[in-house]
Amino acid sequence: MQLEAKDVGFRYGNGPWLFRGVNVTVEPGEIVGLTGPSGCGKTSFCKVLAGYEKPVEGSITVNHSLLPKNVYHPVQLVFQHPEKAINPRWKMIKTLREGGPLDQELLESLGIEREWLTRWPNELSGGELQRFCVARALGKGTRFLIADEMTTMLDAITQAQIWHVVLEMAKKRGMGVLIVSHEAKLIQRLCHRVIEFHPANA
Ligand SMILES: Nc1ncnc2c1ncn2[C@@H]1O[C@H](COP(=O)(O)OP(=O)(O)OP(=O)(O)O)[C@@H](O)[C@H]1O
Repeated sequence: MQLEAKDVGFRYGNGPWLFRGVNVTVEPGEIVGLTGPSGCGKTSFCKVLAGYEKPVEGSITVNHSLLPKNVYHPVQLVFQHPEKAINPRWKMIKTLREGGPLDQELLESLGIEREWLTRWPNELSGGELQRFCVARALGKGTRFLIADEMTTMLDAITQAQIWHVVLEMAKKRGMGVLIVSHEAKLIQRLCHRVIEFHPANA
């Protein structure tokens, strides 16, 4: 099962092209880095990959098929800011269940405490919330994880804990991972290969 972006171009409405002709593949179990200057469209590309936005040109396929609608999306995205990715009116357990049945082992490995499940999002720190977003994204149906500056706001120990869990899962399940980060050292340490994202010349 391969994730493939083929000749993908994207712009918001009638605005300028952010990128065109982008070709990226991620194989099962592969860890790929994506870097590029600020504002060149990396986050927008991640949204296209994960189905939040439709490509204006080209296609995104998983296993050579277009991505399904109204089913669990096999490409899951974790953003930099967890508070933008969760419903403030839902208790944490409900947010977590969006990813499927709870996986106690996964919650423990991410350091999520039982007592946090019944809290509201505004009763948790940013780092605690991000652990929930990672846990939700690692539901059983996830085949590819897109990590967009996923651990940028976390301390070094929490970063290491989260990446350990993600990389173990990538190995165990054959989950492909795309890591978007400005941290060259992180990318070098974790990725099998790195793609430089160039601004559109359109
Ligand atoms: N919903 C939107 N509507 C219109 N323009 C947008 C929208 N979201 C982002 N943009 C614009 O698209 C451009 C690319 O933004 P994007 O967040 O994809 O870049 P990025 O490479 O991820 O940046 P950074 O590295 O700073 O996070 C920016 O100029 C931004 O202002």
